Amino acid sequence: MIDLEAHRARVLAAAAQLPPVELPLTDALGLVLAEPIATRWPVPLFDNSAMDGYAVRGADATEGAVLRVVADVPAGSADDPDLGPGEAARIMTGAPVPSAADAVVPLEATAEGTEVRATPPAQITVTAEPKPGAHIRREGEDARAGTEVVAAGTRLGARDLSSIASAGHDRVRVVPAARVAIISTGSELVPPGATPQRGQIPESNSVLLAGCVREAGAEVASVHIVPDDDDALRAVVEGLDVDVVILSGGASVGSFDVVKSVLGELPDVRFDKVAMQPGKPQGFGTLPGGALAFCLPGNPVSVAVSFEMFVRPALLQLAGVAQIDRPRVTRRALAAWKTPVGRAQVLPVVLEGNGVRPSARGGSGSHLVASLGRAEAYALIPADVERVEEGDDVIVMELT
Ligand SMILES: Nc1nc2c(c(=O)[nH]1)N[C@H]1C(S)=C(S)[C@@H](COP(=O)(O)OP(=O)(O)OC[C@H]3O[C@@H](n4cnc5c(N)ncnc54)[C@H](O)[C@@H]3O)O[C@H]1N2
Ligand code: MOO
Repeated sequence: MIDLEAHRARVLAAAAQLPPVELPLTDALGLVLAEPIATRWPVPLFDNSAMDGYAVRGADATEGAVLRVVADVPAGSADDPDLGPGEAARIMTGAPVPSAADAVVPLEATAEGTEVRATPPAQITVTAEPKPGAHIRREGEDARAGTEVVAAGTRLGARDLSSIASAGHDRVRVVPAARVAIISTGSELVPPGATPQRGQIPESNSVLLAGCVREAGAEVASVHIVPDDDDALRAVVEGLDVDVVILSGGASVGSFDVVKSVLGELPDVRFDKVAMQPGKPQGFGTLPGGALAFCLPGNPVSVAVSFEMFVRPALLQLAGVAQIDRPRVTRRALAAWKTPVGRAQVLPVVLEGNGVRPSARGGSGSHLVASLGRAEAYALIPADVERVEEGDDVIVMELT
């Protein structure tokens, strides 16, 4: 038996970040930026109006002043009309402020008000004097030209993409998402909607894994359901062109454990007993083409837990994400439960206030798939603990 941390360390040592690629900005959501982005120009690009109103020379725009409207500057206009004493230009939000103006009087601060007009009035009466610079958004006040707006290593969210677009870039260098193949093995498996005959069960691991892979930001390249037949599995594995393969089932010591028999032949794949529950039988290694192969035990809760402890951190590391672990917090156990001696337990739990309780009534069985959907977190119980008592503090990894 090896311990959970040793297996995890072996996995992470093999999961090197994928080489960066250049992608259109619109395809980069959720990916990690490989090089910093600097703005090509100041943001805002030019002094512009924050309000629909009138650009004025502040000295003229005292309360009650009547100003002649000599120009009209909508957003997108390249005009820079000259303003003489007593003159104003109608201006819309986002339009460049004329060089001669030093304040904007909003429509609401004129006697003419907010009535919609196709053309500006000939003159306006100012009802509230603007402060110097009022309602002018200054060139470069958010970022000067050349300033870094998004740092390398950032996992790009929608707001980052908008900063990059405004900085004048439509392509970015990012670490691509890992492409993942999912293989479920087992002659007992039938499609989820089919009515199982005696001995058969609905296939759920590929559904679970595809969801977990996508939730981790990686790409599901293909899904294969393979019977317990060495040649069939070998043919599927040899036909893959992906970064990661996740297999489930057939990893133990049974007579039909195809994954162990087919991948166990490979020089760089190793099968271990890991001191954890669930998830004891684990295979991991590199396929001849370079893809990482995870051979997870078939029980659905074992698959979920193994994904969380080994596959997810590896997928995040491949994708260049710095923070590969979920936050861990201490919570109170609201019930007692047994834990296996000498194996770290990863128990699906539900959250209740500041406490947790096992999500399955049956406790920690790796086959308790119906209640897996209720789990909101995993309680991580060290190998030397034999029993969790009600009221004990436990370390919890929240899944949301
Ligand atoms: N003699 C021993 N038997 C077992 C040991 C052991 O140490 N000695 N370990 C047990 C543990 S722990 C686990 S975990 C399982 C792992 O077995 P396998 O990886 O070989 O998985 P299977 O036998 O193929 O399946 C186990 C279980 O899960 C169901 N299953 C499999 N695939 C799916 C799927 N895609 N969707 C839904 N359910 C699936 C399968 O029907 C079995 O019930 O071995 C123990 N045995
Ligand atoms: O390790 Mo198995 O996953 O206990 O059920």
